[in-house]
Amino acid sequence: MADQSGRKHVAICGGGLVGALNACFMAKRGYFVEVFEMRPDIRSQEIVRGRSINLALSIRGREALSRVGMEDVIIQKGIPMYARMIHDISGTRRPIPYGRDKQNIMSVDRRLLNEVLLDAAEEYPNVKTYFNHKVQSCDFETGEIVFLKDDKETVTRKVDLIVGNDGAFSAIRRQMMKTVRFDYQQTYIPHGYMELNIPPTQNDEFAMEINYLHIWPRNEFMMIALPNLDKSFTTTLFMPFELYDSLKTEEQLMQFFHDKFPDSIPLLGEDHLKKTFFNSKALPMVSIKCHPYHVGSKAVIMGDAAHAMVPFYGQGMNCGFEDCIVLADMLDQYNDDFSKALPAYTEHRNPDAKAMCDLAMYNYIEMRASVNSPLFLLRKKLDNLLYTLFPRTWVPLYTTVSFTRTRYHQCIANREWQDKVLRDAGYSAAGMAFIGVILMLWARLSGTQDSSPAELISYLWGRVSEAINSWKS
Ligand SMILES: Cc1cc2nc3c(=O)[nH]c(=O)nc-3n(C[C@H](O)[C@H](O)[C@H](O)COP(=O)(O)OP(=O)(O)OC[C@H]3O[C@@H](n4cnc5c(N)ncnc54)[C@H](O)[C@@H]3O)c2cc1C
Ligand SMILES: COc1ccc2c(c1)CN(c1nc(C(=O)N(C)c3cc(Cl)c(F)cc3C(=O)O)c(Cl)s1)C2
Repeated sequence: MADQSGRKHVAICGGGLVGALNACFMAKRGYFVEVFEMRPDIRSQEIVRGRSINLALSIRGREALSRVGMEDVIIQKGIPMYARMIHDISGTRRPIPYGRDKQNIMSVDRRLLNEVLLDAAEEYPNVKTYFNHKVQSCDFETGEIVFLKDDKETVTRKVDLIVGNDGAFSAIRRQMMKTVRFDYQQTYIPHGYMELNIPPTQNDEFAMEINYLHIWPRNEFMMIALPNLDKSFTTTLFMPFELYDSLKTEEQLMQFFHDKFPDSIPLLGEDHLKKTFFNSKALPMVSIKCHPYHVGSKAVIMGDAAHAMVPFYGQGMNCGFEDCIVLADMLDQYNDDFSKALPAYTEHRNPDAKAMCDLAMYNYIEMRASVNSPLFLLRKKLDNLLYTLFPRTWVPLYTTVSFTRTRYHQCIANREWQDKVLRDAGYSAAGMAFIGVILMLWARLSGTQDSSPAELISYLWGRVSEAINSWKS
């Protein structure tokens, strides 16, 4: 509960990316913040070379980092990606820029990001962090939480606000499900992901073009690679679990990569590919949507705990970071009155987070179905042409999602408007074509086919006027 000085006491459950950033947001408000993380302190863990995992940080996440003065320090530790580099099956590479004037997304190391944010949180005198503390139970009436330590001892706290930043399998969300009328939906997709690594070359250079998000799109499966500061690329393979299972021998694996990702073999290295593939398990990807995000004035969930999404937009962390901005804005608006700010947070954020989960799932389906199809590429080209012609009116979907802070549900509304315009344009183009065909046929029949279009139209207008006058008389 509020301590002697009347400061609000907040427990942040989960010291991952969102929990660590949220601790900075809450500390800046003057709360007494305690962060409880079930795992050991990652800063004391040994760094295993070639095992780095990276993430795409875009404007939404950067704005949240900026609000707590952490954007610059993180950006310095990242690599800008100005374009996608599409690797086709023949090994040909084709860049597709993210936008004009050097628009980019940042490749940042997940562990480094988490460590820097934990360090930043601990800089605040009103923040304390605890590791090896796992949420065991909590009571949303009293604000009581029980943590189990790795020595099997329990620690209890009674706080003003319980914040669930404990990820996709959140214990705080689980307790919410038992407490209030809680809508919950989770979907596992049939694809799994496996992380591989493209090391630097023999003379310690990047093995591929540096400032690109490398993609090997193969419809049913794909690979994606983001650069690291150590000149390696963290490469993620996305495939159906049954396809992983079907590759039982090294020969089968190598044949598959020869057929589908031939140019990646010398980059990954045959031994690394075999060793990693047969010593790792493909991991599942889940999409979770739920409502509400709060209970009374005592608890709120954010980040993957509230809206885990498939990674096919690179927005999960960016969305969770943006959650911190939205909650802070609500606390500002309601002068830190949790009984008002929390319901307002759910009302504002829930439609946007659900929209982002849907967009990511939609992109997963689209990437599988059509990334190489002419229609898909035509739409991309049309989008970019119209964006060039009408930059304030026609903003492509991925641009609104990854390069603006347009509310996610509004991104979908914009896209639906664009689809309607193109559909209507398609119809009217078809209509115009139909009229043109009729005109040409009429011209041929009336012997005027060798006149100019202008003469043809004035001739036909004359016939139409006669027809209207005779109809009137
Ligand atoms: C393959 C892949 C690629 C991705 N790429 C991107 C990308 O490019 N860009 C992007 O924005 N997002 C990306 N994401 C999504 C991103 O990783 C997540 O959205 C982000 O990590 C969510 O952060 P979080 O803090 O909410 O949850 P987590 O990062 O899962 O952190 C939750 C923390 O809570 C702790 N915890 C769990 N249970 C308890 C408990 N009971 N008690 C105490 N602590 C607990 C965990 O140990 C963990 O430290 C990707 C995800 C995947 C799977
Ligand atoms: C670490 O693991 C991962 C896994 C997946 C992603 C990322 C990191 C980062 N991701 C980004 N996606 C976009 C995007 O808007 N779209 C539509 C794309 C979606 C897909 Cl699936 C793709 F392959 C390219 C683009 C693209 O446009 O480049 C960004 Cl912008 S960044 C996806």
